[in-house]
Amino acid sequence: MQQDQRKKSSTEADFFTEYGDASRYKIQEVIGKGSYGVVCSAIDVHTGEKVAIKKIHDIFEHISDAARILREIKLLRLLRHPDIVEIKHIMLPPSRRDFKDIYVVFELMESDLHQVIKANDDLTKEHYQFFLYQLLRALKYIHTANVYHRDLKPKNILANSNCKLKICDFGLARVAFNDTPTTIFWTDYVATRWYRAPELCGSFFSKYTPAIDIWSIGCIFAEVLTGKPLFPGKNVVHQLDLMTDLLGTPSMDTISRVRNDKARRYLSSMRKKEPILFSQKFPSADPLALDLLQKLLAFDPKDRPTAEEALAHPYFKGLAKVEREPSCQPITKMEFEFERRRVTKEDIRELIFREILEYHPQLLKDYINGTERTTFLYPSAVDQFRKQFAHLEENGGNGPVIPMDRKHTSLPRSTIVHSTPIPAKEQPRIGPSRDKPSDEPYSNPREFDRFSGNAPRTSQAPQRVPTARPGRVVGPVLPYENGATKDSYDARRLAMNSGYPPQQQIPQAYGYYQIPGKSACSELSQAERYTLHQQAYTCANSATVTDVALDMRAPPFHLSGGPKSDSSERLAAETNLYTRSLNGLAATAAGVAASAHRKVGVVPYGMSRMY
Ligand SMILES: Nc1ncnc2c1ncn2[C@@H]1O[C@H](COP(=O)(O)OP(=O)(O)OP(=O)(O)O)[C@@H](O)[C@H]1O
Repeated sequence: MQQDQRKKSSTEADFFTEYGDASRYKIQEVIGKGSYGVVCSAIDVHTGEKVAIKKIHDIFEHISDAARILREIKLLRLLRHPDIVEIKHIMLPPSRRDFKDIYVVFELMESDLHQVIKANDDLTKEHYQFFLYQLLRALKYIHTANVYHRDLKPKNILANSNCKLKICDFGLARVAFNDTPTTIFWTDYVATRWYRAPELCGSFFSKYTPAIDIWSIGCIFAEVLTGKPLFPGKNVVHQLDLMTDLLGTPSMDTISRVRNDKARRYLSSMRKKEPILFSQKFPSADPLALDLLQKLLAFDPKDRPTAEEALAHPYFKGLAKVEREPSCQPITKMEFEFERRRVTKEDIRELIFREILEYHPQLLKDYINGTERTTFLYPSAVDQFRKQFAHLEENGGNGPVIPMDRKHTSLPRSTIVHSTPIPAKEQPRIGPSRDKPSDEPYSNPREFDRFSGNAPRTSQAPQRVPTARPGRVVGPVLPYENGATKDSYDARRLAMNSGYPPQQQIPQAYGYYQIPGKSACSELSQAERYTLHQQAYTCANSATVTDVALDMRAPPFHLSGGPKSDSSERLAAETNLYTRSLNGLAATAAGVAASAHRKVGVVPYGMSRMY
């Protein structure tokens, strides 16, 4: 009896510890809005780390949204890599049975690649190389897990001013399994057109292959090189026109493999176009970069390299190291079993709840043992969060936050068309496509073009309002509790958020690099910056000096509190050396981008304690 009592109180203690959640995060300011919700920066008072908390509201309003959210949180739990954004925590909802919103805690990033590209016109060859390296390294990891992102674009790549990139937004991603048919009907596939591979232009029948992501990376890399989108098609016909303007008309052999009749006919009837030399299109780019770019942008998916092959390209000589480019264990079928059957809202709710419990180990144990309380209404941290977010949404910016429209898609059906032998490189997938359309910077991607004989199964989705307001600079970010929580990026943040327009904010020659004997924000000569870069680059490539270099250079790279392997940490640390080596070169402009990226005003100091 006494023992029972003890057991009960210890369970209760554990249980209420879970609600330490509420006071653990001090919310600071709204930093972004998407169609799924609002993102705020916050401080994790346990660790002192800055985090981004995304409120995803009304997740069960439409079952395809709920499935998308489940897919994303699952994938981000399973794909742990320094070049992929990390979920640190998910708040426990107040009730297992009727929760509607979830709060996901991410590592905080300063900006995204879209903003970085817009704000920087002086990126160097080292930046180009390092950006592409990180993207391919992430892709190698993702693809070896048998996951295809399917919506890679600059906005889905978060960036820090130290040049660190991290892929995010796995809402359209798919896991492929070897036992499944190769060809699927991409009815709901609506990834951003500009980055969409030619085999998906106009055709909803396509093999599900990693080459689709490789194409997107090629487009993104070209955009990094020139500052402009490579193929900004207004519709899929225009998209194909732009592609063929650069790459020339594909060979008859390639055209014959295009599945969509009308697209095939369009391509074969197109006037013959000669390819433009990449050295002409990108005159100042490194020839090796262009050689790789041309391969990434092969019209025929079978001619594109895998991420692993691309990493072995001579362009990365001196930077690439197989030990730093890990693969991932393929994701088990069990994890995505829900994609292969009809599920109800309640099924998805239970699966999301189960996923949330991964961040609450004691409750997960109880859940697995069947000892958790199913009907209990938790004293929830979420309630507090809801009020704080609501307050910020109303008062944090210029007027109330109007959530962007979600573009719901219909529920998936079994739309597998047929099965053919599967080449090793082209992993298939099973099951229906159940995507929610993704956005595109300036136009509605949800098109059923004149190639497609398919009527849309859903109504035309409302157009998403672009979120970014270039050049907008927000007020100063106030430190949490008189600086009690030391932000390792303080100096930068002050400079970035000085309240002046971006051009006046920090002259380009300022870097954030901390060098002995100089202030963090010291003005560096071109030569000094180059030297710094060279030093750190050497460090990054020399296993023997890694620790010394790390000791010398603050701030450290923050890794997950979650279950990351040693090798993953080492990988991050090594990468960090290199990213910091580029820091002084790009930080200013990336900082401007970060400021521009923050849309609304600042939360008054101590705000989070108002509730
Ligand atoms: N970890 C993070 N750190 C900093 N900013 C972030 C982070 N995650 C998201 N953001 C920013 O918040 C905004 C909205 O986030 P996100 O795009 O993930 O929301 P969403 O609702 O999924 O959007 P979408 O409508 O594009 O699907 C974006 O501008 C993004 O850059």
